[in-house]
Amino acid sequence: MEGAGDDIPDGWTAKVSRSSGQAYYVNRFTNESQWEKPTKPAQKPSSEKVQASHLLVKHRDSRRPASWRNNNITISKEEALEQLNKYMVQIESGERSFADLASEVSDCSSAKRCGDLGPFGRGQMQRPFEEATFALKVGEMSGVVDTDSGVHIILRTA
Ligand SMILES: O=C(N[C@H](Cc1nc2ccccc2[nH]1)C(=O)O)c1cc2ccccc2s1
Repeated sequence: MEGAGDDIPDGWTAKVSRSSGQAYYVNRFTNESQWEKPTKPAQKPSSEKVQASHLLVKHRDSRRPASWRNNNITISKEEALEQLNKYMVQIESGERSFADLASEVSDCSSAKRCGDLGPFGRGQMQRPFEEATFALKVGEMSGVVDTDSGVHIILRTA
């Protein structure tokens, strides 16, 4: 008779719930538990780090519609996108540098560091921002990236 502990993939521990008597499984790397019997080995979270700078334009639906440059942001998301597209053209044409423009207009406090966020790993930044950054090559600039904070362009720097 197959029990909870029989042939479970590497990296998982089988336990039995004291309250329900049901078997459950704990990922030894993340300590996350699940009811479903795992079918593949638990993955060690990647420790890969990236570094990026970004230029953020907040709008009235942003999670915190305020910033160092504007204590009450009321522009619509459409207006924010128009501004961001204008900035992208200025950077891509060479008219402005990313660092210079982010310092001047980004609604993130990282504007004080030319938009630099420092190194970060997976699980630290809002998911759309993380996925976009990890998908960039070093030196590459993203298109528009949408998060709860507003709309961003990202420059991967390491
Ligand atoms: O979350 C921050 N700032 C928020 C805006 C914001 N939201 C973000 C979402 C993803 C990545 C960067 C983001 N910056 C704010 O100022 O309202 C951070 C500021 C700084 C400054 C230096 C280094 C990291 C960070 S992360």
